Amino acid sequence: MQATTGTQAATASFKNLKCKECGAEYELQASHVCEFCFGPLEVTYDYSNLRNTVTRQTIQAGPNSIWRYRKFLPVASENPIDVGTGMTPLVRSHRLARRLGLKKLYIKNDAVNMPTLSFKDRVVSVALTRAKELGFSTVSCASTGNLANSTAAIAAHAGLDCCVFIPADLEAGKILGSLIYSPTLMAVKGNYDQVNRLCSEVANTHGWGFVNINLRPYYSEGSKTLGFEVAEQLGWELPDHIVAPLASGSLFTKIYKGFNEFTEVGLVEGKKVRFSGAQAEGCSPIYKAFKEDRDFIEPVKPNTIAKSIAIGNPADGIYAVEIAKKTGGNIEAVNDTEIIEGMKLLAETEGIFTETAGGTTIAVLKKLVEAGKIDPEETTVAYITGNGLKTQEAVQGYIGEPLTIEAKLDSFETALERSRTLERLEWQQVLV
Ligand SMILES: Cc1ncc(COP(=O)(O)O)c(C=O)c1O
Ligand SMILES: N[C@@H](CCOP(=O)(O)O)C(=O)O
Repeated sequence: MQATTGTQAATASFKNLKCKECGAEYELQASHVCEFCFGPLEVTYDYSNLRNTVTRQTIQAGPNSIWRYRKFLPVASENPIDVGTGMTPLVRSHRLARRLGLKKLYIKNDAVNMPTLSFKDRVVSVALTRAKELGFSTVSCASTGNLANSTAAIAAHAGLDCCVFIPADLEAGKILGSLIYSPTLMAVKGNYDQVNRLCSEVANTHGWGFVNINLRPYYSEGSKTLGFEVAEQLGWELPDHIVAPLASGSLFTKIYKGFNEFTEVGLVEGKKVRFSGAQAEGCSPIYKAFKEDRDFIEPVKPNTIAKSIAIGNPADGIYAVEIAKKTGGNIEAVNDTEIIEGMKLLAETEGIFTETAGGTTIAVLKKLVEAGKIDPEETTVAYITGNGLKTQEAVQGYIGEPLTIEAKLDSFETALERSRTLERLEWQQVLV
């Protein structure tokens, strides 16, 4: 069941929905496309109200979750759904930074986000809070895995009915990571873009709240918190350069919006942050538009191990291209082998096990540094958006085997000596 507009608390600062293309304005309803030009709708805010009511101190006195930034988010409720999402570690990297030749590298680690170990917990916490305000009792999504996990988990917590759609060939960890919460899970024989098209039809025939379709303007705002947190964790300063993965491009554009909003209301000093994006070669329509200096995206058919970011027809792709260009950033793509090496590199140097999307980010970071496109002096933040335990298939066969031994000391000593000899031989091969 759905009401058309939500109530708005006196303290809320969000105003209306506005078309990003033609500027037409709409009420705060469940809708994502402009009736006049089919452009995407975005939430607007009263920044003068925010400037007068939000300070660094009021934020710091708030909860240790994304909801410390509630006034910058499109929810009216003073008691939003809070499952501890956000305020993930911003890790100062030393070993990876040294390997890459960077002086000030940070890892924003959403591989440990709550409750389902990806940045999607942010957007879903916002979307489901808004879904309740708008009167929906059933929530849904089209997903490449992580979004389904978050929607199923947070819907369970909030007592909402849930039906999620994924491509049938996803990793086992992503499928199990939804099923455990007992949603209706539709595994569609097709790729994400086909799943998304089906969901748009279902959204028209069922009165459900699809977090990334009719609730998309609210949902996508949750990613701004990845910008807010980095600014706060850097001591209320913006970084010089960020590198983030791109699928639909929404995450990238909302980190940008987050930095701009903090600047607009005076919480940080404004500066130009360079935005660089990472794609898998097997699904790189945004990278291609950037390289070919096009103002349109040519959809592709995905074929990559980085399934979470395998979106062939990205809704916000062209806005991501614009941001990379106007900030002096870049968009790069890496192949599946480089993605696996990126996952291993982050694990071996920083102790962070990321999924394939994070492997893509690290591999692109490395490529950009090697090409001289990231200055070693820049304060750089790499966004790690998901957890490696969900995409174990990607690294199987690339990370060695355990040494199986008898429960006897001499068995241990023999195995240890053999492994050290093997290590020496491998090093000799590297040196030849
Ligand atoms: C782990 C992970 N990282 C990054 C992304 C990319 O986000 P967006 O579609 O907003 O570009 C996704 C999903 O799309 C994801 O699941
Ligand atoms: N990658 C997402 C699916 C697409 O979400 P969107 O925000 O790009 O519409 C997932 O994790 O399922």
